[in-house]
Amino acid sequence: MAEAPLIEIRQLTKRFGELTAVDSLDLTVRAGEIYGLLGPNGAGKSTTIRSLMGFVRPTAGHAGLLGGTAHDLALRARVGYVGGDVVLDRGLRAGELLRWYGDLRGGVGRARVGELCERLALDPGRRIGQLSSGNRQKVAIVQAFMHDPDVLVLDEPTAGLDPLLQRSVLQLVRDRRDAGAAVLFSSHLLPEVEDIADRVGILRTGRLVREDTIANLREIARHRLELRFATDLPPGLLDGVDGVAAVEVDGRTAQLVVDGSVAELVRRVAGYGVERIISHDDDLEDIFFTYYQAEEDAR
Ligand SMILES: Nc1ncnc2c1ncn2[C@@H]1O[C@H](COP(=O)(O)OP(=O)(O)OP(=O)(O)O)[C@@H](O)[C@H]1O
Repeated sequence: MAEAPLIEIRQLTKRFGELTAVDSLDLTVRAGEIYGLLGPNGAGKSTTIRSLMGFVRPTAGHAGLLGGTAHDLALRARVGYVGGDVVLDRGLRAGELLRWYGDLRGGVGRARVGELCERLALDPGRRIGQLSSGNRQKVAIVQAFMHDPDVLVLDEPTAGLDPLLQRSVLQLVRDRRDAGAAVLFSSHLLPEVEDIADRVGILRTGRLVREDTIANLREIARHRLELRFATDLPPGLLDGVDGVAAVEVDGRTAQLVVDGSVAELVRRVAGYGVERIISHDDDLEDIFFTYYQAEEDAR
């Protein structure tokens, strides 16, 4: 029997005047799961996350966590959040601010904060106002992870971080997931989501247009073949070939999308002097772009 999800969004709708930013969205994240939320600019990712955190009041539906909502302070204390809107007091030293956050959370050990600062190469002695944006982002990350939260809500947490730090943050996220936390993670960086997420959802104009495990998405990746022939192909040679979903012929070159066995294809082209076969399987990036592109086309 599956446990109740730690993040549960049901029929969430958020309208800003005429604009529907989130449209009847259903989304759940279980304990020990990282859910990657993807989508083009303006798709509704931040609005979804801000609704979950209680910063935005839903027009309809429910955005809940840990069996309640973020308005319940006892539950909120078990949540870690990184968003683009974290406001940090510029006059404080990073370490002072982090101690203050730790106290708010009922006391977080200095050793834990020190360990996180070390993992992210953050100097707690520096004043917030003197920190680069990447270093301020590190402060936001330390405060989100310091109390070992059961739920992590991360809105583009690696924005502005170099690749080495990005890797450190992803490892922190994995560590929490492995300890049983539910993680909702939005990002523009497809390889990072592919690397870290157990499941992904692609939002477009406030709706979930695709949701699946990374493993399944890889499975449906299309197989592409390019065949180059010695001479121009006779018209119609590659029409209606079993196992071939799409064909484009340009002179001596044929581009094919294969969705089954290539046996008939091989029989058809035998005797036509195939000089080269180039095989390329779509990766997740290609799949995501299919969905992103549809959004662009709709504009
Ligand atoms: N407070 C607000 N008032 C009016 N419109 C808003 C408000 N917040 C968001 N929107 C609109 O809602 C839509 C969704 O925005 P949202 O920030 O959730 O998208 P996003 O997927 O996070 O985009 P990005 O990747 O660019 O951060 C956009 O059209 C945005 O302009």
